[in-house]
Amino acid sequence: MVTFVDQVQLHLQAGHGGNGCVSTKREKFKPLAGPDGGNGGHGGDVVLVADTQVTTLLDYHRRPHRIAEHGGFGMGDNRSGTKGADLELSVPVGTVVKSAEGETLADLSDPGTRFIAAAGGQGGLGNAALASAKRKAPGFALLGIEGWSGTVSLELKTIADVALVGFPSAGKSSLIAALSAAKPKIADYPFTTLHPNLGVVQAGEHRFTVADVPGLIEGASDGKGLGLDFLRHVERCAALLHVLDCATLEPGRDPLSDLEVVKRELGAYAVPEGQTPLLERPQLVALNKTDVPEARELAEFVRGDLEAQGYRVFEISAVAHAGLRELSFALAEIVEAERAHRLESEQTHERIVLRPKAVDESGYRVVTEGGTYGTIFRILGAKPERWVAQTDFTNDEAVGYLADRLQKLGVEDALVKKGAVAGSTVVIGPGSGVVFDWEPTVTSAAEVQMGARGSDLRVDQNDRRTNHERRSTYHDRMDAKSEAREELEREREAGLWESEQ
Ligand SMILES: Nc1nc2c(ncn2[C@@H]2O[C@H](COP(=O)(O)OP(=O)(O)OP(=O)(O)O)[C@@H](O)[C@H]2O)c(=O)[nH]1
Ligand SMILES: [Mg+2]
Repeated sequence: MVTFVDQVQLHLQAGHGGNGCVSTKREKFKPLAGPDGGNGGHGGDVVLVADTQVTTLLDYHRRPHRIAEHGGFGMGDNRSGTKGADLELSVPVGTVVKSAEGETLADLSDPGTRFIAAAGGQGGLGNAALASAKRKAPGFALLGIEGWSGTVSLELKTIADVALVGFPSAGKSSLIAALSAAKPKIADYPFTTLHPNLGVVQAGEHRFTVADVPGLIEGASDGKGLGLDFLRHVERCAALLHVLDCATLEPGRDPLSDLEVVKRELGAYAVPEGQTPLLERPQLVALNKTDVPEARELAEFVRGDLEAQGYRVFEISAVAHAGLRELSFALAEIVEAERAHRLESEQTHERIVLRPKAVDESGYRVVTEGGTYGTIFRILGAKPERWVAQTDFTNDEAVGYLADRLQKLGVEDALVKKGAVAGSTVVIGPGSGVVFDWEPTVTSAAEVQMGARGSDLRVDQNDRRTNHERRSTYHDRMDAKSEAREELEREREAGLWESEQ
């Protein structure tokens, strides 16, 4: 049986950002005329677009792996890399996007809505862009960032253009079987249909989908019978076809009162905000079982009343396949009108672009972890992690630039506060990340010397020399030299060395 909810896992890879370029401009009499390495291009996004022309997720069942284009590398002579093209994937209107963990990321219920499911990686800056007054000719460039890759799931709740509604045993399943290739279970007892069935109907040039849903009884909008389930499925169909049983022998039932009951239930059902109430959607009436003589009479009898209520009425027999052609063309007509209407509102409405939840760019935190070889200080945050990804660790200048950036962000002070000392193991990013032996720069060295609050370096001996220590021994040595020089001066002045001159 075709189930109503269609689901597929999509494996996405957004484009990687291109690397920035290191290049030096060369002119005839000026061999080193400044940096001119261009920036890398950004990687392309994978974008899901809600498209009224698409009705199933079948395409993604067949090809679940999708990759957007990578950004081009920067080049010399200030040439930027090309931006990777976005990959647009059309999905049916009503598709719900969920993360691998099952969290809802986006509900593409409005035609034309775009959702960036996988964001492309940022291109790296070239050395021209990294030049500054202080750093006139950078010998490094930033690497491009990898594009997002991962799995999202798509769920489609509505695929049907038309929902068949009516009492149990009115012949809805029989009708969908007669109109399409669907093979639902058909039987002579109420609630034969427990799950909706879908059928594709071809009427001349037109093609549309019909959903056969469980029968509806009085009180369905309160949850009686299979009520709410049923109504939830109707919720996403554009048009309704009332299937009325003209051959029922149950006391107190006839096509007109059946329709009243069904309409009451439809009217009592609250659709989600922004959606058309069920009874305001286009509706047709089919009077079924007209192969039974009494039913045919009854149908002719109530027809006028229904038309007076404004319905287009079709007398049909699902079993005898009578009146079906006319009915299917009439359905095609309202489906087409509905699609055209949606397309129009799609064009007049501003495109909504949904973005993945913004990561907190500003923040970072330092956490400590106990390891076999002592405490590990882990720096987590979007910015520092991206900076690490941009760094070419084979290039000392690039590593120095990273250190500068981290320091400006205040990472050093945060490390000191957490109790890091020179030589502590510092990891940036989750997992094995990038590991450093921390060497504090001079600004925070005074604090490092004193140690973090609550610790005493005289007790917690750390035999690694800090930069500051190195520096102070250096200064000591320099001081010793200058002292010696001064002494020499003094001695000279005292005339001790005069004999040599
Ligand atoms: N004579 C006659 N019987 C029909 C016709 N359409 C359906 N039936 C019979 O009516 C009974 C119920 O048909 P279904 O198609 O299962 O009805 P349903 O509306 O899907 O019922 P639920 O799934 O319970 O809501 C079956 O025994 C069918 O054979 C018809 O056009 N003529
Ligand atoms: Mg049925």
